[in-house]
Amino acid sequence: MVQSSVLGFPRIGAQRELKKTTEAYWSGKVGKDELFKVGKEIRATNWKLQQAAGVDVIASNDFSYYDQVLDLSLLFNVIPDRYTKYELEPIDVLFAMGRGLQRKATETSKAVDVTALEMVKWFDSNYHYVRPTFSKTTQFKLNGSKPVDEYLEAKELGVETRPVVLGPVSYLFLGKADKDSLDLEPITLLDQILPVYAELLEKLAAAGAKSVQIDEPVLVLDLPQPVQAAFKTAYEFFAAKSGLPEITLATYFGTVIPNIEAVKSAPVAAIHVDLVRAPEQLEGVIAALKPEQKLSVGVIDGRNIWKADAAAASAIAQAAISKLGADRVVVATSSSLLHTPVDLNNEKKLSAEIKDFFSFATQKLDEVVVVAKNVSGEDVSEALAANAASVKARAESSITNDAAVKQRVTEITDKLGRRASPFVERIQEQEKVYKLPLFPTTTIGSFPQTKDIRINRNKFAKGELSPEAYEKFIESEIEKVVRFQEEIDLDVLVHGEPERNDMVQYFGEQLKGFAFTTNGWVQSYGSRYVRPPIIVGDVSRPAPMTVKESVYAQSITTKPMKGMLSGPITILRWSFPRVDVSQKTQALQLGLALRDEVNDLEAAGITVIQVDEPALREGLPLRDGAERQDYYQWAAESFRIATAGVKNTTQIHSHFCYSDLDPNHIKALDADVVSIEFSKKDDPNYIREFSDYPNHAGLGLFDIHSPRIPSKEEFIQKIATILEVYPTEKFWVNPDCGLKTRGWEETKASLTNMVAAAKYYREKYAKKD
Ligand code: MET
Ligand SMILES: [Zn+2]
Repeated sequence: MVQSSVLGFPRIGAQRELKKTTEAYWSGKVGKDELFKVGKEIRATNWKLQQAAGVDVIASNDFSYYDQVLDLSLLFNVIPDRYTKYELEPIDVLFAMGRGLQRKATETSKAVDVTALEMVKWFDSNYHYVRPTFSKTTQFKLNGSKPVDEYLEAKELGVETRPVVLGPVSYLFLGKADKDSLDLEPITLLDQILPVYAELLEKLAAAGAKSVQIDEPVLVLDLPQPVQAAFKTAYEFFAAKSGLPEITLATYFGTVIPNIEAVKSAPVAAIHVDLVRAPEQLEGVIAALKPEQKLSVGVIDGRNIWKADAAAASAIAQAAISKLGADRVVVATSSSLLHTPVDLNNEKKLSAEIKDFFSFATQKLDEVVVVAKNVSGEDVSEALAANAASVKARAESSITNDAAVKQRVTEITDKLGRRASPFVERIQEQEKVYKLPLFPTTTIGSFPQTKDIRINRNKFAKGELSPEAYEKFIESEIEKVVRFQEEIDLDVLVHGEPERNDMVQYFGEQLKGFAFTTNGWVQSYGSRYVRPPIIVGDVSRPAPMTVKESVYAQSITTKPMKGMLSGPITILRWSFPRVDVSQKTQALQLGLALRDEVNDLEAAGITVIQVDEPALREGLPLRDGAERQDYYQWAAESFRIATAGVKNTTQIHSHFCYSDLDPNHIKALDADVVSIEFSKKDDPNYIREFSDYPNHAGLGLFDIHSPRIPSKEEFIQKIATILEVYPTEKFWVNPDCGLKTRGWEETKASLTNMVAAAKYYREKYAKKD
């Protein structure tokens, strides 16, 4: 009997229970007990669901109140000193590291003021993890028992689980050195961290766990030699201990072949590979297995929502079985299902035709089980026939094809993606038009999405508010934001994006070729979830999407108003893309659709236009090579197609955040001004890299994920650090990212202080000349 296995299940709850309760906890509306109770309920529901679906290997410790990597930092005591001095409860240390904490003193507790750790993209996904931050004083020790507790919790419910934990090599490699220890290479901490991992594994074994899933996703990256060598050290260390649970070494999101020696050197019971993303690795991985090792074949996509082709998935599993035998093969999801929405059955508005294309996490459980049964020789013919019919219907559907869009893509020329003049000329013309001061100030686009905004948007969606009344409401919100920005004297204004539920969904809903869900939430970071639209067909823009709001905003101020758009790569990456045409084709179609919008904005008098590309870096293929070069080319081309149709005096901005971006990733976009999340990077080398960036740039000066308010002096200090290496004439002043998740109070205070700091420098440099 071939076993079925699920590497992890979404932890947000079918009705976003986790978000509701964590946010209530943060705002003091509910206590720890309630938070823990909801967490426990979600875990129980998920385990039971998988058990009922007949999944053989079910993960535990895939749950997290914020982020699973952060959980590990707390568990291993990788907690920078600044978080420990307040005597906070562990859960509050966790949240403080994840999102910062600023709290006034009360009778029973001291004042707290601490920034969050850096948050970065998890591989090429839109999930973000909190980066482990090591210093020379880091003392690894077991600081809790979450994986053990959750294993026992499941057991008590009658569910035997396989605890999952991020492996030591990945954990170290994905971390970084703290400011005080910049010459520290995290991987050199391996010998110190291994005994603590072993202790955890021993405790899991003592609790009864027969096997564990240790994730080493960095095996799909280009690894420096010491990191490759670390696998042998780490897994031999575990193998030398007796009585530990069996280890399944899991990789995902790519091929392990370039690191196959590292895989081979690990004496583990089983290897898991992602055969959705990299089916070509199967043969090489099989050849590398030792006779007693099992192979977990990831054939059900953990990253996308298309119904699996059960016959094709079975064929892959069958290929493995024919070489290894049925008892050495496990049929699995390609990765954790964290990246997919919870349950398609919650979708009431999708047409039956479209709904039949999809499979969310809950449905994927059945897919894994059906494939495992199929290759075990069980009769699942009914399920297979239904699946084959769905797959065929999708391939033949008229929803996917639009001849006019296809034609337009073939007509793309080089010229279409080139602005009339080079940047050096454009910027001179722009300076004459906008006459901005030194250290111009701006924001990234969104302002607080208040409860009021959400209520009104929902009412409008339900038809309880007329379009006219809703438009009035949005205009009043825009006016509020504009007046506020004028009041604090920002230079380039935004309208605040109150009409947008999400920066990608909003566009997806207005573009042709998209389907969208009502409950298809996926965790992006912490309590922030997104509802990715689904690209189901050729993409075009039937009508202007943002012109009305921008024009209104510009009409009530004399300051420049930025038009705000999400870029082609970001829309592509933060949607579930099609799998029947290339991502390049989808990006070019989006570029053309956005070009229509950019040109319409310009024609309507909006001449500063920001096209956000926060997902640009995340789309970069994980390994160096031809595919990556190709991506640079088409990603930049689709952005330029969107933005190059404007006059020299129209200033194109772009924005990037929460990724390991370097200027080389964005030069070819040729935006006039870029803003980049920076406040937690704290790395002078990073600033240095940006000093050579030819166009203008603002390195983000404060963390928008944290309610904490930096003082004017803090801003002055931050700017001073940047100015040590960064030239004044290219310097923009802005936050890390949009302010939609913040409250008004902290937004006002932070921006006021930021503008004050910009003015301080304006004066300082004005006096100099
Ligand atoms: C994740 S990037 C966000 C950019 C967008 N314009 C905003 O301010 O919300
Ligand atoms: Zn951003």
